[in-house]
Amino acid sequence: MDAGAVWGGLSLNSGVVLSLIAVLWAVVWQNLQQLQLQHFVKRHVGRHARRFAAIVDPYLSVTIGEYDGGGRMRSAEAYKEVKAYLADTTARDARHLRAEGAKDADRLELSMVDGEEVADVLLPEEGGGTVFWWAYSKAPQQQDWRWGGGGGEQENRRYYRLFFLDAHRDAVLNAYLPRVRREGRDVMVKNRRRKLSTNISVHQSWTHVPFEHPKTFATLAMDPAKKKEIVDDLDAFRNGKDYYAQIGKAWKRGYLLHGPPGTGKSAMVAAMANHLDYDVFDIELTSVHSNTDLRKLFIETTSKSIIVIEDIDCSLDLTGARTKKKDAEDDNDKAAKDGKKDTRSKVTLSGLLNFIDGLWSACGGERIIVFTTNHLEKLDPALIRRGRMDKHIEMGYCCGPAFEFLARTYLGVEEHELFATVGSLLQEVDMTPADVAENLTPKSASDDADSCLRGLVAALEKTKEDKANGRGMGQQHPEEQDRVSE
Ligand SMILES: Nc1ncnc2c1ncn2[C@@H]1O[C@H](COP(=O)(O)OP(=O)(O)OP(=O)(O)O)[C@@H](O)[C@H]1O
Ligand SMILES: [Mg+2]
Repeated sequence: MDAGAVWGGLSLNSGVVLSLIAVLWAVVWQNLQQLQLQHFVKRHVGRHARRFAAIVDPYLSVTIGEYDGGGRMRSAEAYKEVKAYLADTTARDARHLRAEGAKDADRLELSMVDGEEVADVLLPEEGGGTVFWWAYSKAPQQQDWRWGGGGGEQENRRYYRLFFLDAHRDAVLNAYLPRVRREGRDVMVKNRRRKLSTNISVHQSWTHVPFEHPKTFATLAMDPAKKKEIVDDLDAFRNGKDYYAQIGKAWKRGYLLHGPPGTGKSAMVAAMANHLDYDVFDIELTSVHSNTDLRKLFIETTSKSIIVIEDIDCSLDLTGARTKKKDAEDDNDKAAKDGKKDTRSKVTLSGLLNFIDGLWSACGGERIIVFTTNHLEKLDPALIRRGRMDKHIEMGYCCGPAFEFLARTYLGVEEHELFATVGSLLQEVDMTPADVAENLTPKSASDDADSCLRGLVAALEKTKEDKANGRGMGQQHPEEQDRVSE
């Protein structure tokens, strides 16, 4: 190999190496520059930009949106608290107001409409006197292109935004906003109109009306000792937040009310709600299409509420969920053959068990779940075992003390010569408190305690006679008669 070829090869190789070094250097230099530049921008330009922005607009802001987190599952407590806190100021200062019905039938609950603003001040102990303001707005939700969110339906997000000066940052974040929440909660408690919600809506969500049932424990006839036990149990539950946390149990309690029709199961639910001052969510299980929908409904329930499923044995094929599965499948096939859409609820026993004590059941806390049934024996033991349905309450036929209680409530009589007769008849025949109450209700202006009690004795004797003759129909709860005739 001649020297020229060697030198040629060398110079070619070193040329490649040199150009590689140059490229590498360029990349490193570029990155170094970028890093420094970013650093520089962060340290100097960013600060100046912020200062400039502060001169142009010296206000900082905190936004409190209507929904927690990213989803639309639960509305944020803070949002409701701010709304309640601002109600008075809004009524005084805002120009355009929105009004909703309030607890008191003659009053209205006021809030701002989109774009309105109201001013507020810090208390002296929070630094005092500075005026800053709250704005209410409704903004279309940002579309998140990263997650392919485009094309979806745009929904409006409502929020309150608080504007304040940087100098008050500490006071606002650490003293003012916590006070807003506290006072907001107090206003909410004061204005709370209890709700009776049900899931009749086609969208598998709740629709509600004001809860106005008059039944209380004071007007519920039952054995006084049993009544006291239930009231004490409810009070222990309501005050048991720390206890439930200590034993690591979700703050909820299940009650199973069982007994013949007309023995006061629904009345007991109303009395419980009135005693605890809770909302009622009445689930019509046959309208719930699937386990997922049941979970959605559950998540949308609020704390301090009683969730009721009435006549649980009729709502679902729970009892036979396992044994009658085959029959159900056959029915489905038949429906498919007939070209009919199967509209029955797809909620399963396991879905319901999950609803009661699955992971989701712990969200929110302070809930009572009540099942009512006329046929305890028909229910799957898994559904009603302690831990799920913690307290089983039997609602029975009317007994002597319950009758005397009803006589006091309905007729205002403490004692009467017929009390003993009624008492002994009630030991021989079964009559529901609903029927006793009906007999004790005056039907005309001429009816008094005497005539009502005589009517009751006559009704009891007729039931006794029917029983002796083997007819056994006796008095019947009118709703039950309807059910039978259906
Ligand atoms: N123990 C009771 N004390 C006072 N009133 C009662 C009692 N039990 C029933 N009633 C009255 O009787 C009527 C029917 O009672 P309720 O609807 O609570 O019965 P239920 O047990 O829920 O019946 P069902 O099983 O048919 O749903 C109501 O008007 C209720 O006020
Ligand atoms: Mg009922």
